[in-house]
Amino acid sequence: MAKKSNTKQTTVTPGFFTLLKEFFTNERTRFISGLIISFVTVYVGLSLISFFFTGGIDQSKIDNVPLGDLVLNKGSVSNWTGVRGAYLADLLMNRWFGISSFVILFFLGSLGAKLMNLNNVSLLRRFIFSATLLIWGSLFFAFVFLKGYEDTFIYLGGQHGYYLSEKMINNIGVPGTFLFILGTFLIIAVFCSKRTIPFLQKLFSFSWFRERFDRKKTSMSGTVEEESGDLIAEFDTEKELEEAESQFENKAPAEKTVRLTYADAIEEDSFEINVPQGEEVYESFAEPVRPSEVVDDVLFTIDVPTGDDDVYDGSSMGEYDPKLDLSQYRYPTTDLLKKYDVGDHQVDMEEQKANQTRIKTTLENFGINIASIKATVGPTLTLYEVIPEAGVRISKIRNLEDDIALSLSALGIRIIAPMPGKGTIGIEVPNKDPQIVSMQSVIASRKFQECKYDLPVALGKTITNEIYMFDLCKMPHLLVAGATGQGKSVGLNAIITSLLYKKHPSELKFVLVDPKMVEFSIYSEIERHYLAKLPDADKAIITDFTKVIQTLNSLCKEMDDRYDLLMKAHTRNIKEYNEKFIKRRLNPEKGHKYMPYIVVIIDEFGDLIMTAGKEIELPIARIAQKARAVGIHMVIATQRPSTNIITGTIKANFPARLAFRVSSMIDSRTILDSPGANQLIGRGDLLFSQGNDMIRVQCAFVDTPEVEQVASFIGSQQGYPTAFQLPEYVGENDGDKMPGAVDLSDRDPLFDEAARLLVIQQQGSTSLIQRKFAIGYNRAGRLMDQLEAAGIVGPFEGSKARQVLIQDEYNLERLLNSLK
Ligand SMILES: Nc1ncnc2c1ncn2[C@@H]1O[C@H](COP(=O)(O)OP(=O)(O)OP(=O)(O)O)[C@@H](O)[C@H]1O
Repeated sequence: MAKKSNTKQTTVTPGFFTLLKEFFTNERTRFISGLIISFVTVYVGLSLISFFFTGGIDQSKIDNVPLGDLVLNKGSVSNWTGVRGAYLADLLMNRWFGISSFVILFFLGSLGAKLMNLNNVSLLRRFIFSATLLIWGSLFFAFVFLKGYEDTFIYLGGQHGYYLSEKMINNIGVPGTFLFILGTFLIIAVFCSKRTIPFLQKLFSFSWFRERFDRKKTSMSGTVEEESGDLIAEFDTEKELEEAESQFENKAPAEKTVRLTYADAIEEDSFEINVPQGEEVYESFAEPVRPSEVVDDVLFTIDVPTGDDDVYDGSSMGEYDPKLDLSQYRYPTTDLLKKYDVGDHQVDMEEQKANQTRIKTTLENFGINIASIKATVGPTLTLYEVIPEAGVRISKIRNLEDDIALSLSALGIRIIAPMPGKGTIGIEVPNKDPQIVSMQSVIASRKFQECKYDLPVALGKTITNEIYMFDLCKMPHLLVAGATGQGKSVGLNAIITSLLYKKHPSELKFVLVDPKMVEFSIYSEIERHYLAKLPDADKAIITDFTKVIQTLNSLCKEMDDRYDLLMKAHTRNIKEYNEKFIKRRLNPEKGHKYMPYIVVIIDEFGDLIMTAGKEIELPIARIAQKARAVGIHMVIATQRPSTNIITGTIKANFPARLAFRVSSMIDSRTILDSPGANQLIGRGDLLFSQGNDMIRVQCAFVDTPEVEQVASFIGSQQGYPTAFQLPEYVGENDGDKMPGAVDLSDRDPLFDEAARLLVIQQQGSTSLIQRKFAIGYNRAGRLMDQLEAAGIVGPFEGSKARQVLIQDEYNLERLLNSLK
């Protein structure tokens, strides 16, 4: 029998250094420090500016006087910032770095702003940049203003600069120092801007000079030819032409060219002069013309079309920051959540011993002898791991489940025989005094805070008191089921809350469907931050059936649109796409945009299926099958886990299942494909299955007032002007205002896409449109009528497909443009 030492849990009081670290990382401390640094920066700035006007007068009072004496003498200096300011300005300007001391202010300003969360710059980079510029600037100014600096009250390079510059001149002479300063300047510029290298390459290759020269040459002959063209256009008769020629000869210096052009002109009736204008050619082509390509005065250029997305490179603008619009956004803090933990949770040794004895005697009564028994005490359950003596059949123990439950007089006993990965048999027994696992303890845990998942969900704690987390991105969709009152709503709130604590509003949007109308109403406050809705919807939280259907179809459209963008960007999933977009490798003018993850949460999904059937099931299945790569994830919850609700299609597409307590083993099988959920103890006790593994977790508890606090913390901050707009969805029965009449000004949103599809496939088939866009027959038929009215397809031909009247995409695009 395993001996258990008295495992009194102790609470660890945070040490001095932890408190100190907490103090300095605390947002308030950072803000106040930032504010102080900003004010100091302004003060130093004023002192430096004042120095230009008052430095001369103050010089005699400050020079060689210790600061202490100066302070006693206060009031006698003219600097606007008093004795200390005058002293500081003198120190920075004259004794240290001269005029480039202003760079220090630039760094201090950046530091202050960063601490106050006003910008997000890299301080290390700013520091290296500022320090380099400070030293270089001081040397530069000292070198430039070297002569007679001692006679002025202001040393523009500071003593540091003058010392350095004199030393360098002694060693490498004036030209050497000049080259050093220029060289270091260019190196700094190369590090600061990506355009420096191409600029320098152009400069050093003297191509600018040749270009100018060539342009000048071209424009000279251009002017001449242009003038000749005009003249010829104006004077038709030969006589007039002769007159013109004589006029022209007087004007034109480049005789030979002109005469040739003239001869050509007279021979051909219609005369056109194409004058290549140097500058225009240079600008309108992606690549400048290299001198080697100018052969015999014929300008030969290669046009590289920039239409392909791959070619776009906006990296010179720096990285795109999706959080910039809400750069001031503050993530919710953990103090908004309640601490339920009672502190030092004491293991009830008596209970443990009694349970062990009972398990042992019950098993012995049935002829099963035990070699050892070990207990692991979780927040709500204790796991007893039993090793039976050799020769005992496992199925025998499994069959005794009810008898052991009876002898322990406890509900919710679950026997795991054998424990996967361990050579033991597990018996889970609920504790008499279950602990609440607070959302606060889970969110504040290091594991959650440091986790790098894309969509992290902190579900609760396992039997071994470990935080259990998963990445919703990897699931990729989740089915939640459980009888009423067993903790489903709390579970959904825990999922939403975890995501709110980790994701910025620009990175995540929720679509919340709440037929009960009460569960998600608390989230209405975060509509402009985190919610997505249809363009014409009043509220983002969807409570009525028709809107659910529209929203799901709209999500299908969003999914298709995202796939299109992914395809154009040659990326495989949303992560790669967003990375490419952030690096500005995708052109926003071509429709590319940063894609937030979309998490669709549907509560009481059973009610929806019962009411709307396939209309709901099909879009859900479509999204579940395809949407993972484009960052759309679904969590659907039901309290009726029957087969007509959790259908085969739904089950096949939701590999991750979360089961709270259900009333029967059949329900448990419907959700998890195995029994177990019927033996849970309720109040957030759940089984989480991800394909083959199954784990028992105590769901974190988050109460409505806590969620309200988090929502109002977010809601009180600046948000986007509106909720995230989902694409417009035209329903199957919408839009049929006048049967038979086709109004091309009111085209279906899929019109252009459908036209392209038919022209590419050269097949005028309604069912092709239906299949490709997953729309009903009515809508596809209406689209076909519109395509016919626009002259893209021919008339209806019975069972045969319609004829496609446009042969290629080029003509189609022209037609589509003309319809706009
Ligand atoms: N994780 C948990 N820890 C402790 N208690 C919990 C937990 N989850 C739920 N409970 C308790 O169970 C009650 C019911 O939970 P909840 O409202 O989530 O049930 P439900 O399954 O959503 O019910 P319904 O389907 O009727 O809405 C809560 O009020 C709370 O007292």
